[in-house]
Amino acid sequence: MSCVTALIHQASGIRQRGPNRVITPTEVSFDTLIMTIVLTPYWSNGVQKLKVAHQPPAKPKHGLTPPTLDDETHATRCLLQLRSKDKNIEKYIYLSMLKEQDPNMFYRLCLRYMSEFTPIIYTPTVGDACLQYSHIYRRPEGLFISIKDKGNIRNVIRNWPKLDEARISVVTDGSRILGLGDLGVNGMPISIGKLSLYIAGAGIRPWSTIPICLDLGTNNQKFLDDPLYLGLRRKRAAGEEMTEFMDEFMREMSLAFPKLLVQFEDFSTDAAFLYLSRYRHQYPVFNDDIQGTGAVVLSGLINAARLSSQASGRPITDHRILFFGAGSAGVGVAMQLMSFFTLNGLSEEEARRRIWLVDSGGLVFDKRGKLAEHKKYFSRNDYEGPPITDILEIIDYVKPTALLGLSTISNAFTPSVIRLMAALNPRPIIFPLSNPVRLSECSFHDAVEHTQGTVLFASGSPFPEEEHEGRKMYPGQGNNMYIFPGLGLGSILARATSVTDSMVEASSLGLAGALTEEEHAMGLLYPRIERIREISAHIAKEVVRAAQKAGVDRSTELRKLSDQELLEFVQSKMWNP
Ligand SMILES: O=C([O-])CC(=O)C(=O)O
Ligand SMILES: [Mg+2]
Repeated sequence: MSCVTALIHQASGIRQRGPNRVITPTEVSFDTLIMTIVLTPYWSNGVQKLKVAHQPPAKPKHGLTPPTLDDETHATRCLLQLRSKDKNIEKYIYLSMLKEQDPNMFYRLCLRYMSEFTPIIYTPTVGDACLQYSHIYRRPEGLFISIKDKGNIRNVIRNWPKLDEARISVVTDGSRILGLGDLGVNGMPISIGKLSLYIAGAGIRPWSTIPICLDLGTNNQKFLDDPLYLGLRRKRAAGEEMTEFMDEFMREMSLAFPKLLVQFEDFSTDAAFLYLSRYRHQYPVFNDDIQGTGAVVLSGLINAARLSSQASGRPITDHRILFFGAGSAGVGVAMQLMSFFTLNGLSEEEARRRIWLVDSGGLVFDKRGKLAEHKKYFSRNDYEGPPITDILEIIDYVKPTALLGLSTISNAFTPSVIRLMAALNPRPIIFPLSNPVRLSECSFHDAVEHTQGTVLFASGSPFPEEEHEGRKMYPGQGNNMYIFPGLGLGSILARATSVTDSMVEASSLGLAGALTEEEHAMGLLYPRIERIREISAHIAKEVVRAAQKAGVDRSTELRKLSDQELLEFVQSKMWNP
């Protein structure tokens, strides 16, 4: 049993489903996919509904468009319209409308200007879009299932217009959106944003995606008091009530969409662990915050540790990793990082000893008292002293080579913290991973300045490049957006019955190995995001292979393909705008 599995205790009575019938991964030919779904909102009896057109949009008749409208110039026009807006939220709204009215143009621009678009359609602006969702709402997008639908979820799901096309759904309950807390039904834009990246980054067909927000109520009083709030005005369902709802939801999803992969997103920590362990051997499902973030950080750490060890002369297995933050993302990453050490020859126990957790009570250790279940595995039994809460004292005690922030405490890595890391290490690894930008534990600028440019840096949200003593320095973005598109695509193409730890690890190693010579020379920890399609194809190929090794693939005919053929197959399945 791997460490991830060991930590996530299996829900009792759930058996692993073996490979069963063989089905070609995508049964709809590429040509037929030229047809476009147009989600057209219309009003009837005061209720907004979705209408789906299956035909390609008719070419407008002569005279119905301006005389010299051509695609290329129009792309420039759209880009200029976007750039003319000074507020990011305005840009978000503009792009959301563009996506609805002209999806091809939206995705074409998205791919062409990836590093300009991702901070708008995704982190950090998507965080603002969530905060303001009930105010900026314009049109329905995605599927809403509320706790009031319990007992009737089947019928709600079956209202989704394209039942047979669905391949991937991002599902949130809005209980912990990025680092912003419980946003209730305002969490929908996070599901939408992730799926836009699936489409742009992995070429999943737009009409195969379902953004879902489960409205279980909210404990956000500000929202409950807001007359414009779009969700149920009740406190969040929890415990039994939530689990019954989730069981019904997952069962009905698998019945309605037999080829669908579910990505859980931004559930509060306990729920994230609970439902991942409950369903992961029964349905194809993964948790982006636990496994996706874990995989992306493992990948960045592999590349950072190599550079750090080159500078210090310390063996790779000597790294000491301190986690500041022990929620779902923190512990998820810690579990994934176990394989950093085990792949380098350490035993599970030795690997566990190289990781320290810090939560709101300070250093996590056995003698401190009662601990949340998910923290126990990493709790230290070799520390006997009084609780230590001061981060400088903790660093002084642990002497970490890598400091990872998943705390959502903005600027927790003060100049003194950064300087101490630099004093301990010739090339300190500092990853402030909290999202969005304003919750980051430190900025790239501070990290560069207070380490005299020696830092090996990755953050969850994007930061601008820095110059240090005439040298350009590039921040890594250790965001799960590098992982989930390829992990999802690979799982879908393999028609995996479940997403195994080995598939997640394969996605991580695939990403770590994707750096080009030029990117290595630039000192990058992650490939440039412009290469996302190439990276996703490579990751997907690795994930398919891992699924085959684990025996969870149903597209068994892919086993016969050589690596090159498999890569070409993956690429041939990508939708192009
Ligand atoms: O959405 C992102 O940018 C990364 C992520 O999953 C999170 O912070 O919850
Ligand atoms: Mg997330």
